Amino acid sequence: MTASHPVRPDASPLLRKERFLLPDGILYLDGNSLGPLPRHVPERLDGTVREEWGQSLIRGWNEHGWMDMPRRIGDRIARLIGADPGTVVLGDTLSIKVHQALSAALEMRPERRLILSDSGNFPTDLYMAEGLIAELDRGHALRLGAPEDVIDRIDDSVAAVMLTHVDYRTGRLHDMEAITRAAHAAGAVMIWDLAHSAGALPLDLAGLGAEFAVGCTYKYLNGGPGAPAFIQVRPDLIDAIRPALSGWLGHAAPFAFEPSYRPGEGIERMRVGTPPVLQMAALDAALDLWDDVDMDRLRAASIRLSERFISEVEARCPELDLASPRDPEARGSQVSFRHPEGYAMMQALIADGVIGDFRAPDLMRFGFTPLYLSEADVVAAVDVLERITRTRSWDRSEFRARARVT
Ligand SMILES: Cc1ncc(COP(=O)(O)O)c(C=O)c1O
Ligand SMILES: Nc1c(O)cccc1C(=O)C[C@H](N)C(=O)O
Repeated sequence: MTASHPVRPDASPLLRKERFLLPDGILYLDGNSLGPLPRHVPERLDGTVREEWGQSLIRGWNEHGWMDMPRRIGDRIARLIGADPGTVVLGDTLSIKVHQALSAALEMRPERRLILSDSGNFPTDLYMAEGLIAELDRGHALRLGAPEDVIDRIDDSVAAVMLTHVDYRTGRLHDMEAITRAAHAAGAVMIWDLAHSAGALPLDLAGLGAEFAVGCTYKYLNGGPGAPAFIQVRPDLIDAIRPALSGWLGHAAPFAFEPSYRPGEGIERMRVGTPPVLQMAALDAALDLWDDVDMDRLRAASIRLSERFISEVEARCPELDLASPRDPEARGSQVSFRHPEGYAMMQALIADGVIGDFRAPDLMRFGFTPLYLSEADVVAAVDVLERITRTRSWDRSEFRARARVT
């Protein structure tokens, strides 16, 4: 697409749009929710299906290293989140990984009863906490603060602080270092959900010292719908924690088929059951795109894109209000604008080939992903947004009808 407003030439070595299979005529600003398909993934997946599964059958577990995928791919993710090798394992959904981290955290602080989170956290994290509290039935409680003052609510009654680093609605960033320090000073365990951070900005989990981090791989990392989640555990704790979800593949000797559980050595103990080999294969292939990505440069490019987006939208669509922090250092890799008719506007945008998404009650959300979005794309997306808002083409019953789930 061509943009109507001047743009710098896209010389970014990070930009590799040709390596994605993006539909023609689409500007994709929703890679913060579901990353697009890397071009080489279908062929790799086809090989896994036809050659590995088709030909090797059950032998595939040994011949193709299927059983090691959760740990091996975990090491690839570790590099991207600044964690040590051997501290990350893949599997299950992020909701399950939240449960694992939280249950281990509560067991580490048996004398305390409070889980602290914030009211902007993604619902599943809060629901999983509620479910665990009910399951334990030992008088735990979930305390929610406003995102801005969660740090002031940390005290020595808190067992675990559980937060999502980048707010899924506004993109607001928590100060990871300050909050982790405060949690530790109060004797609490720190859990970070990196759903909107992994592949979006540089992280230094090894330096941070938080006990647990969890995240998903279907957003910025392009692992595909339903791609497995990850959990990272601080190295000194890995062999000390007790996995509450004590599945056989987290056992010390799964193929000894012992009648009683013994936790595996190392991060393997955070595995639960059979790895989803096809999803793992898709993710493994997708991660090839990340091998040479410098996360600091990625962050700089993401800020350039999102700053350009904000200044274009504010100049050309004055009826939209910025709902994300204005300071780029206080934002993740997404930007939200507020409008009472944001839902209909987003449907009109999507109908015109610009895909973002909507979060109730009034947020239009856009993700910035420098591997396949250029500054020209961002300006072209605003061209469409400007036309839609100027002509009020969104003001139609088909766009107002709330039929979509994402
Ligand atoms: C912060 C956060 N946690 C968890 C999830 C979802 O977890 P799951 O992969 O289990 O659906 C999402 C998004 O879906 C999210 O944004
Ligand atoms: N995980 C999702 C899904 O299975 C279907 C639709 C959307 C999602 C999402 O990832 C939502 C996302 N976490 C959000 O930030 O809103």
